[in-house]
Amino acid sequence: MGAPMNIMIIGISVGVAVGILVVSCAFIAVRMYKKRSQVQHRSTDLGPTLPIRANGLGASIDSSASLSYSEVGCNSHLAKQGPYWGQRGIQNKDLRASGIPRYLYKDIQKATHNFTTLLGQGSFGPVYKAIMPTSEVVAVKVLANNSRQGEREFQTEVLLLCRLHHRNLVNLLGYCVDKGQRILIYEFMSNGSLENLLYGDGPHTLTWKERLQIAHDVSHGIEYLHEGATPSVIHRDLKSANILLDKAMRAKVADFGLSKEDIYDGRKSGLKGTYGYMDPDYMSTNKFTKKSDIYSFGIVIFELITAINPQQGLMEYINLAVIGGDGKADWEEIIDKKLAGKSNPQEVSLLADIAYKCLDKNPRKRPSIADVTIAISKIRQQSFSRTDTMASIGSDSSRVLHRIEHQQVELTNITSKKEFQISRV
Ligand SMILES: Nc1ncnc2c1ncn2[C@@H]1O[C@H](COP(=O)(O)OP(=O)(O)OP(=O)(O)O)[C@@H](O)[C@H]1O
Repeated sequence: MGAPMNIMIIGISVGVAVGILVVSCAFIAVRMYKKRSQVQHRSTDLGPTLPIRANGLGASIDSSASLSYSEVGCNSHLAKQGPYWGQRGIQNKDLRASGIPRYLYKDIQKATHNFTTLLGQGSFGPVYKAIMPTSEVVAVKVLANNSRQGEREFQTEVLLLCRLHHRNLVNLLGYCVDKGQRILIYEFMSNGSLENLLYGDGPHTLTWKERLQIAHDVSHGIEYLHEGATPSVIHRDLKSANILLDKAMRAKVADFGLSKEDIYDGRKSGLKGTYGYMDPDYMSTNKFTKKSDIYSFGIVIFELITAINPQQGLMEYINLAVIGGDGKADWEEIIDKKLAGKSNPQEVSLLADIAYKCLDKNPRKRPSIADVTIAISKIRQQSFSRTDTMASIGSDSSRVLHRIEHQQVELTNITSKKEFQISRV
């Protein structure tokens, strides 16, 4: 009798304990839920908390500037704030939300020594070097006032760039809409464009390793545009002039997000892009896809290998190398003379094979940018580790030589000591 009674008492106690536990858990959960919804409610009252990118340039930011959502809106939730739009406080929030500082015209004027530091002239207008009050050097692109599509391009670019950030893209640091001018402020790329490095008369000859690194960097930049950004971005004008190099010779893709005039071969065509880089499939169908960018990238890789300008018969040379080879393309035939004897033929051949796949007439047969990146990474890794091995072999052998030299010196010392002792005896 005692034992069943005990079991019953234990059962009841356990039941009560479990009940209390369940009720307490439910109570705590309800309280937490209430608290959380209160916090959420409060934070919506205060407006969304948004990351604010530091200005860093030191020039005055035009905080009173009014940007309507239709002008610059990088966060979709801003659209929901429609009724508040146009109020002064919200405009500041929007500026912060876009993350891009806005500058006054007088700041840019001062930083460019009254626009006297011209770097070059693009189809959108002149580009100047500017030194901001913090001593930071930047590039300032002033959109031409007579540019028919200037306003639209400006809006497109600011809108796009404020959400695109990658180490292999030329990042936008700020902008200016003031005194009837539209200006974009970019990070400064001190080694200029790949086009200039390949075809200009500067003293620097790109080494094979630098070219591999550039192909690798550009591939990463495009991969971010095609597969990292949401929604994805098609560049539409990839070319060596739009690949810029920083002081460490690292490459970044520039001029993405721009809508260009429909000029082809000097004539108006309804096509966007640059002669020599344009996907033939796009030219016949008028349909631009990511694979059209892949085609242009294939051309850029061949420029790196051959230093032949696509506007001066590069494609003919490529075809000759394909026909000339015995079943396999003879890329050595068209390699840049400056690389002769200074590059690994196997690596050149592997890179050219990838580039050639990018030029396939059928866009569906072209690789995706992710595949291109993987393939280039493998060649680069192989090339860089080979150099490391050579360097370590070099340093090992110099260490051995040094040790031999040291031992010889020791031996000479011992011998001369012995000779001295013998002569004394
Ligand atoms: N961020 C930058 N840093 C340094 N130089 C730059 C920068 N952006 C552009 N440049 C230089 O300014 C010049 C004009 O550049 P821009 O991008 O306007 O035109 P482009 O690419 O040469 O031609 P297009 O507009 O027809 O594509 C080029 O010589 C380029 O090297």
